[in-house]
Amino acid sequence: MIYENKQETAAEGAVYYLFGATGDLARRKLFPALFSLYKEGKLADNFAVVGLARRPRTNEQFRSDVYDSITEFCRYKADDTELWNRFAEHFVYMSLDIHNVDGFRQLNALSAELDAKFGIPGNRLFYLALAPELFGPVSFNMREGGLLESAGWHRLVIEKPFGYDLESAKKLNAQISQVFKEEEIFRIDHYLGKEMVQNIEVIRFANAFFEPLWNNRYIANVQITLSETVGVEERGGYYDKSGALRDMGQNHMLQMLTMIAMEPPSRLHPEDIRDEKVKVLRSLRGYSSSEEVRRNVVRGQYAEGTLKGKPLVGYRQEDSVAPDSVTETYFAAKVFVDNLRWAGVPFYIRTGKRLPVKTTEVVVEFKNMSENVLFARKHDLSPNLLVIRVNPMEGIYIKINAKKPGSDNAVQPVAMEFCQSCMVGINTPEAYERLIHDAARGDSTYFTRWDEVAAAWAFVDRIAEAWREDDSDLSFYPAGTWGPQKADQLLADDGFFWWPVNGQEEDNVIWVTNSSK
Ligand SMILES: NC(=O)C1=CN([C@@H]2O[C@H](COP(=O)(O)OP(=O)(O)OC[C@H]3O[C@@H](n4cnc5c(N)ncnc54)[C@H](OP(=O)(O)O)[C@@H]3O)[C@@H](O)[C@H]2O)C=CC1
Ligand SMILES: O=C1O[C@H](COP(=O)(O)O)[C@@H](O)[C@H](O)[C@H]1O
Repeated sequence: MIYENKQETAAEGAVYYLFGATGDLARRKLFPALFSLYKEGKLADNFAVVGLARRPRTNEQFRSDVYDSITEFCRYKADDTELWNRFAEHFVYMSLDIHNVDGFRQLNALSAELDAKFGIPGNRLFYLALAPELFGPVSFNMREGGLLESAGWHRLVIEKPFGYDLESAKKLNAQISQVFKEEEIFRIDHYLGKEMVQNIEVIRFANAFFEPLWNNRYIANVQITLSETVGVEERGGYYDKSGALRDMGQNHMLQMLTMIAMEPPSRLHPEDIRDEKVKVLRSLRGYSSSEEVRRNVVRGQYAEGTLKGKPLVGYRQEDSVAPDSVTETYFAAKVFVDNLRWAGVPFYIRTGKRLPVKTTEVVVEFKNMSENVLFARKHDLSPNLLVIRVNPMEGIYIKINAKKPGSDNAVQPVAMEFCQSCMVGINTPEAYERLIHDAARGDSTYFTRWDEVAAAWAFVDRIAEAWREDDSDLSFYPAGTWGPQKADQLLADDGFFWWPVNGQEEDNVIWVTNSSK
């Protein structure tokens, strides 16, 4: 959704402080995003990037790291030497331990030099690609070091996870709120930067086809799948304490659910949109007992298996994972949004690592027309579907029923497809490009506000609490399969099934069925 009256303009000149500049996120996502923005003219020429981490680096070494990252991960290549040199000139590195306040004073002095050199009006964007326990200390030291005294605006961009539960998130928020105002805090959920997630609002609110049907009268269920083929890889230290529920559920999955379920905002303004999203999060029906959690939420952990012929170890055999870990690498849940629009409509959400395909999809399954005397009783009608493909394929398709050519009146399901990522000339911006650009323009639409984060934790905490009491419901699924069978049962109990997602084996695709209620 485009913020009302907002132009796709270049961001105002600013110093970008990249804390964690030697880390994985900076290398894989942030440097490439900055280069793409620069190449597309979305960064004004008066900017500077200061890379910050403890490791020593010269400016030259740092620029060389940035170059390597762009070569490996950016959708544009840095093969135009003149452009690259102009871009690289804006990058400097300073070795800094975030606990050392004197280092921040030196950083402040460096910032004044950069302002003068590049004509930057004192604007400061602090990007914390750091472990969350450092967010509080780094914010205090920015203030102590004088970095917030410059003439322009000051914005803090922070990465997920925002806390471990509601209590820790509140503490974290209290710390950063002593230094920054809510409107200066940009909490990243990179799924909100994905083109097709942003497209959900347009598809819903700009089409006469959908909005009138977008309620419990016509929709049977909604399915949200975020499946990954990757395992935990080298992130075991973090992931083993987090698990799928906190890593993907509390943030990306619930954020996508809010985009599907929210009421139309009164204006396309960040606060109006976020007001509607938080209402959805507050309407999530909390599970009232541990028993109810077990009935509605399935968790699993991948065991040894094979994916595309490649043998894979189980989660417990991964480096930096406890050999008796009960951390879930998969979860599926049945969720209800208790409001007038959605009463009685189940939202099934699932995510997992080491599943057969990498895909993010939303399937909206419409109710069958029970009063349809012409076709429903004579033919095995398939429900209409609207499928929003988020990644890696981007697009939408609609499944409708049509006459089978050559038959008397036989009905068959057919798909109408719009594949955005197949269109020649479309080079979709990466989520991080969009989000850095938005933060630099002060647009917080696609960042999570504190009340959203808190409401999401409140919902997730109930599940985590039940899981802590007893882990006997943890199932093990072979790597390369679709997770625990109990997740299928979750839908089967309601007369539904998971619709095959993009890339799933053709053999499994069930097109003509009437197993839905
Ligand atoms: N990697 C990813 O794909 C994603 C990461 N995130 C989040 O982003 C954040 C960063 O993740 P990631 O890049 O993977 O982590 P890494 O462990 O790869 O990087 C951490 C960075 O922090 C720096 N650092 C650590 N301690 C200090 C300190 N005391 N003072 C200054 N710098 C310090 C390290 O540099 P040095 O050792 O040189 O000091 C390093 O640059 C985390 O919150 C993570 O959850 C979120 C989504 C995806
Ligand atoms: O935030 C995270 O997201 C990635 C998946 O992101 P995607 O854009 O590749 O779909 C996930 O692998 C990671 O565990 C999680 O921290």
